[in-house]
Amino acid sequence: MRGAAMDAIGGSGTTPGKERPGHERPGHERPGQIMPLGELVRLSGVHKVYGRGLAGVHALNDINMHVGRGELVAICGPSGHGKTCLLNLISLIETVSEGSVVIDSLLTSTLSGQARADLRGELIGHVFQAFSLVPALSALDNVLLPLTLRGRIKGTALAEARALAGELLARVGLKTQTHHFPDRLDASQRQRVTIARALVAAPQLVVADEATSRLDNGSIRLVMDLFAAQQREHGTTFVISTRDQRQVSRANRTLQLNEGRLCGAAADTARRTLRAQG
Ligand SMILES: Nc1ncnc2c1ncn2[C@@H]1O[C@H](COP(=O)(O)OP(=O)(O)OP(=O)(O)O)[C@@H](O)[C@H]1O
Repeated sequence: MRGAAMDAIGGSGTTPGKERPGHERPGHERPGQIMPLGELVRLSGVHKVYGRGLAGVHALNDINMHVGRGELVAICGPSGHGKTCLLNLISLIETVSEGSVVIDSLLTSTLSGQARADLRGELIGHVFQAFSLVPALSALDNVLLPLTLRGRIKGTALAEARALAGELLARVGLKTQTHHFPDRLDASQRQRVTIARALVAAPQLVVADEATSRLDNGSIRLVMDLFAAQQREHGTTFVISTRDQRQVSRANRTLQLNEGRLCGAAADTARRTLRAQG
């Protein structure tokens, strides 16, 4: 079960009792890697190639961007142009072919696979395109996974965690479905469970890949209101991919991906900002 549960949340479970990478922070010691105050994510000269040689797919080319703490940045672009790939690099599920990804002042390419997974568990909530719920768990227990995978929680802590999970489900419109199993939920409801699950551990960064693609207007509004409340109340940072103009209109910033490149005014602004920040 633990393996399936870890897969469901992107292998982001942490090892109970093991010191978290945040205590070591090897990136802090690297000259030039300290971020300007207020910046959580920085990608510099990032390329991603799948496969090799002539058969290689150049999914991302020379990506330079940053995301400020508490910002909601929307990544837009046609299907197959690299949005999922970019989000998977930011959430440390995949690694770059070239360039660097710095999260919370850590140069992530210097980290071991386990340290990257630990950092992901500590900092990042991910909403995947595929809903990846554990079939044997209720909606509430699926939402609780990021907390229960960190180790056994009992007593008051468990009661508080269950109350929080129930509140998040209610805020995405699933108050009466908390004890339903995934096979009793429709696509929209399953997608909203994954959104609640990404938020339950109060991550600093939420990466959401087409998180509202199955939702009607009312549910999209609920989710975007919840994201805005998390930004306001917890300073949560969001990087989302979307083709939905209602979501784009609520983003602090929009970046356009075309054929694996950030393009147009959005990319120029990102490059200028990065240059100005040195
Ligand atoms: N694991 C992989 N192996 C080989 N090619 C891949 C892999 N993952 C993605 N690609 C390729 O990388 C490119 C970018 O894919 P990606 O899924 O990031 O696009 P996308 O903009 O998210 O598309 P969609 O909106 O349809 O999800 C595509 O050409 C895709 O076929």
